[in-house]
Amino acid sequence: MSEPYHGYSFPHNRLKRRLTHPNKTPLVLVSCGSFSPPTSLHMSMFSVAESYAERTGFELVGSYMSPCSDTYGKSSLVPAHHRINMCRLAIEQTNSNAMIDDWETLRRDEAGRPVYTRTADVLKRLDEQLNDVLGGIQTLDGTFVRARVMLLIGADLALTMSDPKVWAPADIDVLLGYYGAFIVERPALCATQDAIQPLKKYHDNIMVVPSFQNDVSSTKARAQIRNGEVAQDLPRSVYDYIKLHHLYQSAPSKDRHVDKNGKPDLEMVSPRLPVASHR
Ligand SMILES: Nc1ncnc2c1ncn2[C@@H]1O[C@H](COP(=O)(O)OP(=O)(O)OP(=O)(O)O)[C@@H](O)[C@H]1O
Ligand SMILES: NC(=O)c1ccc[n+]([C@@H]2O[C@H](COP(=O)(O)O)[C@@H](O)[C@H]2O)c1
Repeated sequence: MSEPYHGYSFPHNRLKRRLTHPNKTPLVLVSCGSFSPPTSLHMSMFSVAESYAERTGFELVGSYMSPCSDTYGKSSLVPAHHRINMCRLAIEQTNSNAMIDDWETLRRDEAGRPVYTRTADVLKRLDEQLNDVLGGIQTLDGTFVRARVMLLIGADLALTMSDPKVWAPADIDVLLGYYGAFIVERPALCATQDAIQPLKKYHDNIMVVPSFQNDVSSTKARAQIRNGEVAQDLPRSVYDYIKLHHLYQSAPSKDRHVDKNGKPDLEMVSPRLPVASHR
């Protein structure tokens, strides 16, 4: 899983290589998503999770956005280079410390075709890069420890994790049993309890981050753009980029998702259709 790609290097420019507080566990948060487009809520998820994490014995040393490959099969995905450019603008506009890892979008099979990467493999590779290649994080006494890598997701995505058609149970063991997740509430899409109750065996590795009532989503932003409205929930520079490149002008066709093994699956229900009233 560590194939090199021309021009790619693992981003770590904003990784805090040394802890500033004694007795804290270094934490790296990884947000995997479509980011089509990135909204202001995608960005504020990092800050709400950080405030929460720092009250619970962690020190956030790095935040990553990992946009999924174009092969994920959601018809709402604009090409990865646009999604990456928009993530970059969103980071600049919101003064975020997040880094973009575009490895998922660059991976290719032997024939040079883009491939989908399951989220468990994204976390395993980030863990390897941070802790084995870079050597971890230095503590105040000068020793190096492994950073704790955890997933940052919304409750709506957590709700899909108990569906074995969408997530292989073995991957959930890796993601929630080994790594763990910060789950940000998303009351407009689902009740937090419905999302976490089926995952209760991973309780010790799940942090539920309270959020405020909001109906911010990429779906809503795309609909506003299509209707010629101003999408208030996007960073201004992202909105301007969308206008400049005439993105999201037409209605998406039916989604063609990948299954739990990363293979296109025409039969699979979109993970969040049952709970998303606004799409
Ligand atoms: N408003 C929000 N509150 C909490 N989590 C969110 C919010 N918006 C996005 N997320 C989370 O961010 C991650 C990436 O989401 P994604 O890029 O698919 O955005 P989305 O708004 O859910 O997209 P779409 O509307 O296109 O399905 C997911 O874990 C999702 O749950
Ligand atoms: N089996 C899996 O690894 C799996 C299943 C569903 C979604 N995901 C990931 O979750 C993220 C968000 O997906 P949605 O845009 O469908 O909410 C994406 O990065 C996607 O790759 C992974």
